[in-house]
Amino acid sequence: MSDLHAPEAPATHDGHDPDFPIVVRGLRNAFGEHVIHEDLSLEVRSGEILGVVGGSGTGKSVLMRSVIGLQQPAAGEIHVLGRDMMHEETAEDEIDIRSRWGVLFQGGALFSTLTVGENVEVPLKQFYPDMSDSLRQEIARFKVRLSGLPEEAALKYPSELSGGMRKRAGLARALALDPELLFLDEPTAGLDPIGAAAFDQLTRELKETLGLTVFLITHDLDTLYAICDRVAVLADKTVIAVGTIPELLALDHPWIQEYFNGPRGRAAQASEERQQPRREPLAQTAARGLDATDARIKNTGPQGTDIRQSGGA
Ligand SMILES: Nc1ncnc2c1ncn2[C@@H]1O[C@H](COP(=O)(O)OP(=O)(O)OP(=O)(O)O)[C@@H](O)[C@H]1O
Repeated sequence: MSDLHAPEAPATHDGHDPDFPIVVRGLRNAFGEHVIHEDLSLEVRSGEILGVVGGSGTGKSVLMRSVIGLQQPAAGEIHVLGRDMMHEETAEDEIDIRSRWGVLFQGGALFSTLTVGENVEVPLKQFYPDMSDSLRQEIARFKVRLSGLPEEAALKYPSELSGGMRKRAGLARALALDPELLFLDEPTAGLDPIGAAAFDQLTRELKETLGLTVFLITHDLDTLYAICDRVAVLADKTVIAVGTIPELLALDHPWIQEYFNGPRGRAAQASEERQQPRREPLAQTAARGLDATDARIKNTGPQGTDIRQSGGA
């Protein structure tokens, strides 16, 4: 195993660079004396699925909440789609930026007293109050189908759906406004392996067909192997490394090694390799992914592969 102690590379891209729709720099979050993040930096590339992993309580959800403005950080910079989230200007700007992302919270967070279709209509009503009822209902039905649910599911209440269907309903609502960014907080938690794999596949397909950039918090190693272009690892209050799984495996960090090279990590890798068409070795897949990404960001800076490992390694 090589020990890639790449120089610490804090986010280097301008918060207005369209190739990096999410740029976080020097983030600090604390609840009283309890410091969650200290000097955390992260960049998300346009069009990628970035998996965010870390032990329980390392602050993955708090990071996501900070990026989407639900958590006020103590310090740092957050740029989303070119907007400075820490110093948002007007209410109009805030509405505009919030309409450009969709969020699937843990558990789906659907309104239990509304049908699935009505749940999907909520953001449409909020952001487009003048839209006609019929158009809104039509869009909602379309998003329900897009999320892999039968159209009649739009008339059901969340309590009438299985866990997997509820996740899809939450996804339909997250897609209501045709977002550019999709935030998913543990989308496969609680699903059986077949349901989880189907949800992964759906995420990948939606990302490709809709051109989404996906920020995906997960504990699910199968998800990481199956659909994530890169993975960011949270530990020691910061992002200690970002890269493809083979790149992370090359890092000599105990948590990373235990996580990816432990029995569950090896099983997930073996499973993914079995399912790869023509049994393409994972390293080759990763290399292709990097080539593609490098091509896209070639002119944006010297840091093509963005593999890094910082303090605590
Ligand atoms: N509103 C809050 N008030 C106080 N502490 C909070 C609040 N929200 C989160 N925390 C604390 O911040 C820490 C990080 O929480 P967070 O939910 O981000 O962890 P996580 O990495 O997503 O964990 P898990 O993988 O278990 O979901 C935890 O110790 C949590 O108790």
